[in-house]
Amino acid sequence: MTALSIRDLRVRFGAFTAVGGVSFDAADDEVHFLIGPNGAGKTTCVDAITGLVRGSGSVTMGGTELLGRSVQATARRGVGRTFQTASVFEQLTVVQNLDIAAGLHRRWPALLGMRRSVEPRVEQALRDTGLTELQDAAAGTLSHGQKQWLEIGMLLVQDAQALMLDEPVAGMSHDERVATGELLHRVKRGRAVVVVEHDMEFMRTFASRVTVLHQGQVLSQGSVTEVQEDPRVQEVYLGTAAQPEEELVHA
Ligand SMILES: Nc1ncnc2c1ncn2[C@@H]1O[C@H](COP(=O)(O)OP(=O)(O)OP(=O)(O)O)[C@@H](O)[C@H]1O
Repeated sequence: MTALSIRDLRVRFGAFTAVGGVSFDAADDEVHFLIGPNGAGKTTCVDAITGLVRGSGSVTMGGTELLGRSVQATARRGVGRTFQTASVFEQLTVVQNLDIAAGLHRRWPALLGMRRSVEPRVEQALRDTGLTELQDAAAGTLSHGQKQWLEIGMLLVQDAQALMLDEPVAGMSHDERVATGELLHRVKRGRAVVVVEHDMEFMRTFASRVTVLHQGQVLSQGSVTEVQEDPRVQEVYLGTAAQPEEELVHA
């Protein structure tokens, strides 16, 4: 089922068109990658979808128009977003971060002391993100990768139906990348997951579908194999269509 439908999305910064009519569908149960060279308009698309910048066109989820709403209103409609730098409360524990994201406004003495019980949705998010063992650790002591997973968990407890993740594996170790890919495939059940990413090996391993942007336009869309074999994609990444597809993986 199509969760998020983007049609003719356009974003201008003054006279400059950063996104010039982008359309794609992000379906439930899929990890949809948005790739493209620097400046292609990937982050601007996500910014427009999540209400951070003004765009024209249409972004619908479950038939409801999202474009024109504030960041908060878009989030309330179920579109969650992470940034490259995780924004967790470093002094609080993992479970306290999740409690706050879930809107479980515990009184501060309780929040600062030991928790009494864990809400089912918080427990589920701990399981999905693999952070159960670390639930009482201060978020500030987590690795870069674990902080990203906590941030994804914070979207899960908010019941986000579409997750927009901006370069989630940047700066991660190989093992953390693999764990993140597996995490995305766990959390995609019943949700659309959209990933902006430069890491081609990560994309190739974990993408259900791929949209390639170039200069604010959709250059190619399809499965990993389809976009890798598309000569226009090879041209943009390699400057020539004559290179073997395998090189795209290492671009
Ligand atoms: N606030 C802004 N004002 C003016 N131009 C902007 C603004 N934000 C982005 N741009 C420009 O819009 C274009 C698209 O930028 P965007 O960050 O969306 O690309 P991207 O594909 O995410 O690139 P990268 O992979 O390097 O992050 C770029 O040319 C960028 O310089």
